[in-house]
Amino acid sequence: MTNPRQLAFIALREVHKGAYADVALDRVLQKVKLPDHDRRLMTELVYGSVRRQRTLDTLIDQIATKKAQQQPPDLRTILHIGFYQLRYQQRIPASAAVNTTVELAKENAFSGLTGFVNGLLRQYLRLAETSPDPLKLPENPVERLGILYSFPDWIIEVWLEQLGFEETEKLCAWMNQTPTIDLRVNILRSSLEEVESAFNSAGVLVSRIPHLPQALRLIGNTGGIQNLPGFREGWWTVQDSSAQLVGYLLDPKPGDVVIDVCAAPGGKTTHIAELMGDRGKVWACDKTASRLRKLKENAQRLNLQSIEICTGDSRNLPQFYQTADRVLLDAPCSGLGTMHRHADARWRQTPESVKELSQLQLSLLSHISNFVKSGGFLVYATCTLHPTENEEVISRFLADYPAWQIEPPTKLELPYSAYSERSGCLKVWPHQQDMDGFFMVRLRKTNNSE
Ligand SMILES: C[S@@+](CC[C@H](N)C(=O)[O-])C[C@H]1O[C@@H](n2cnc3c(N)ncnc32)[C@H](O)[C@@H]1O
Repeated sequence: MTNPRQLAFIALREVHKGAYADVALDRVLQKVKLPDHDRRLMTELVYGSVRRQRTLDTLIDQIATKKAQQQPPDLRTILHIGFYQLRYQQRIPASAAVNTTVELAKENAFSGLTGFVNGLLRQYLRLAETSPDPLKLPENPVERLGILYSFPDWIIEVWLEQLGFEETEKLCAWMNQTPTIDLRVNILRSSLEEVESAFNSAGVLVSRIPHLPQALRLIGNTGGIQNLPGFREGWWTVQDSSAQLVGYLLDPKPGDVVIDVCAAPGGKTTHIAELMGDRGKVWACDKTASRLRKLKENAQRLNLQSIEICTGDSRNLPQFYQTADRVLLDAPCSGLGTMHRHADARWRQTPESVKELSQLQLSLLSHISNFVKSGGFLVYATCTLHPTENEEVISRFLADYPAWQIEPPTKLELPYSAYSERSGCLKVWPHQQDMDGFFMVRLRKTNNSE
């Protein structure tokens, strides 16, 4: 079977039963051979319907007599696919969106409800002719943004508190975009110019990123990453620009001993080894063996020799006490800064999961701070934009461990001026910097501490 809408329906059905959107999508795609444009349409329908779930449910609530949650689950999924195309896929003619959705209903045991499906979608189109938006929005700013941009209220509240209405709206819109792909050039194997020129010759467009000396952003549809020039030769690796900032903030030197305590799949470990000229030792520790296998593959492809792997809970590594010049804790987090990359992340996290994560983060930080020698540095980073996992973890740590202090980036470290906060922490807001959301802070252990 090769109908991309039916395949999207099959994948979405799995997502609604609890599967991760990317896993469900891959599982279906592996079983079929689709032309590129059908594969793109299917991907768009799956990720789009998951991302826009709250908006699509609200449309069903407002137009049908029965609420979305009361519809049979498969019918709700079919309506999501139909409304998603009508509302967000302007290049698909409305008649095609309606007819194919009616077909989906027919093919999936809802032959008796094709009139209902047709009527609902056509009612949306009729409303769209007479009002700028058929979706009715409440006045309350939290629900208004939550319904319009399809986020749970609690995420909107966290952002409104930090940013106010206008900026939060920009951030919401940014998070609903298709993500871009950035590369980090391996300066030990190639150069920015060499990679740019190889890409130009292959007709692949890239742009540079201000202040980031190793970064290139892919422009447009480039096809499979592994087929791009220089991949096999280890000239570059995929890493978002904001994640590249973390390596510079850690600022490792050739010959250093560095411990990356949550290292897999190795985006930052390999950057650290590159910045050290592959001289010294980078310990890559992680509790997830399968992710560490990816790290090993990456390090081999990039031809880096200074990385050594260590599997297990990083809170239980007494052999590392007082041994490191620098330690990186790129902590497990709720990922609120990278929700554009994970369509279902906004529905998976909750205020409770954020609280649990913050306890794990503080516990990791307290343990691994022992790895740093006197006078050494530690960088704490997350890809979330929740103060409970960022500023609050740091202030609780500093209150418990007076030997530590924040070491703000120096004036010479140019890229940071744009992101630096008065506290010395760095926060990348995606809608302002056009890169993943990130939090990072450098901490120094003073010489007189034990
Ligand atoms: C944000 S990811 C790290 C990404 C990685 N630094 C990179 O740049 O590619 C967080 C990692 O923490 C690991 N992790 C979670 N709890 C851990 C623990 N107690 N000890 C070691 N690793 C842990 C997870 O397996 C996951 O790979």
